[in-house]
Amino acid sequence: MTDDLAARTCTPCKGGIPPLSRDAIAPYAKQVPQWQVGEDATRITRTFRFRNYADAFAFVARVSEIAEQQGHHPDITFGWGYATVTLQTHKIKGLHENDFIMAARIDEIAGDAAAA
Ligand SMILES: C[C@H](O)[C@H](O)[C@H]1CNC2=NC(N)=NC(=O)C2=N1
Repeated sequence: MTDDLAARTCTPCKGGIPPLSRDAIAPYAKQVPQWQVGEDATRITRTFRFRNYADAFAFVARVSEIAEQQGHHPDITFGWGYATVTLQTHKIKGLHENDFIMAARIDEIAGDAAAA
């Protein structure tokens, strides 16, 4: 089941399992359509736009809180007016359901941030 990802909770990922295949990724990716699946299907990325640096920073802080709650941590690059969030499960060097749960949760708090 890939429904209602934002209501789900990340499960601990200990590694030792294969990353999601391209076929397995498809139904998850459909639910977070503003995220781009990387060419090698090992990560998803979305850029959010903001009015200024402070708003971008505040967004990064909120994402960090969710990451700590969920125990799953995105890589984030931010600057004036933007934050680019990349999700990958480092332990398996690829995508796990946790990455899509985080993406859906981040989308929920994005507010009026626009996709790039
Ligand atoms: C013990 C703890 O669950 C892990 O070390 C977590 C923490 N956050 C993580 N975040 C991401 N993105 N990938 C991981 O493999 C990962 N591992």
